[in-house]
Amino acid sequence: MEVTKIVVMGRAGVGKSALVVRYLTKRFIWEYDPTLESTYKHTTNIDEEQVYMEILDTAGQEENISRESYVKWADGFILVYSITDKQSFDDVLQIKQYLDDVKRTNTQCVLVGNKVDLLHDRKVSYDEGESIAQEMSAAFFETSVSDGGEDIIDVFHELHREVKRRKMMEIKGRRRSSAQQVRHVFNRMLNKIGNGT
Ligand SMILES: Nc1nc2c(ncn2[C@@H]2O[C@H](COP(=O)(O)OP(=O)(O)OP(=O)(O)O)[C@@H](O)[C@H]2O)c(=O)[nH]1
Repeated sequence: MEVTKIVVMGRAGVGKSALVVRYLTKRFIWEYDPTLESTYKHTTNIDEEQVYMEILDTAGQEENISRESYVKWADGFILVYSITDKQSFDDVLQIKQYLDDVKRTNTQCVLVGNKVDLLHDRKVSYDEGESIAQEMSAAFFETSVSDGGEDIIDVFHELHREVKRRKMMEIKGRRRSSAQQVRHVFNRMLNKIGNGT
C-alpha cells in the first residue's frame, strides 16, 4: 500500500485543525484546542489505489523543538494561510524557506488560502496566492472549511499525487545513476584490458 506522510502548517488560527477534521470526518468543528498537536491515520482510495495517510496537524502557536524532526519525517506539506490575515500569508513564505533548508530540496507543498466565506474581509487576493504557489511549484486552492466542498478532499489527494510523482522520479534517478556506475566500471575494465595492464 502507498504511504504518504503529510504535515499541515501555518499561523495560529488559520484553520489547520478545522481543515484536517473536515477532510477526515466531512464535518466542520467550530472550536478546536489550539495547543493540540495530533497525528491522524487514515486509509483512503486515490486514483483506484489504496493509500495510507499519516497527517500531522501542528499547533501554529508553539515554538517547537520537534519541528525539525517532523519536517524530516514528512513526504509533503499543506501550507495554510487565511485570506483575511496578511501576516499568515507572509508566514507561509517563511515556512516554505525553512522547509527547503531542512530538507535541502524544493519541498513538495500544496498551498491553501482558507476562509473564503469571509470575502468582505479579504486581505490577500487570489492572484497573490496563485503567484506564490507558482514560485513554490505547489498546487493552489482557496477553501472555506466552514462551508466545505469537494476541494478540501482535493487538497489532500493532490498532495499525495505530487508526492508519489516525486518518489517515482527519485527511484528512476537512482536507477539511472547505478546503471551509469556499472557502465563506468565496465569501461575501466575494458580500457585496462585494451592497454594490456
Ligand atoms: N469563517 C471561517 N472560519 C473558519 C474557517 N476555518 C476555520 N475557521 C475558524 O477559525 C478558528 C481557528 O480554526 P482552527 O482550526 O483551530 O485553526 P488552527 O490553524 O488549527 O489554529 P492553531 O491550532 O491555533 O494553530 C476557529 O474558530 C474556526 O472555527 C473557515 O473556512 N471560515
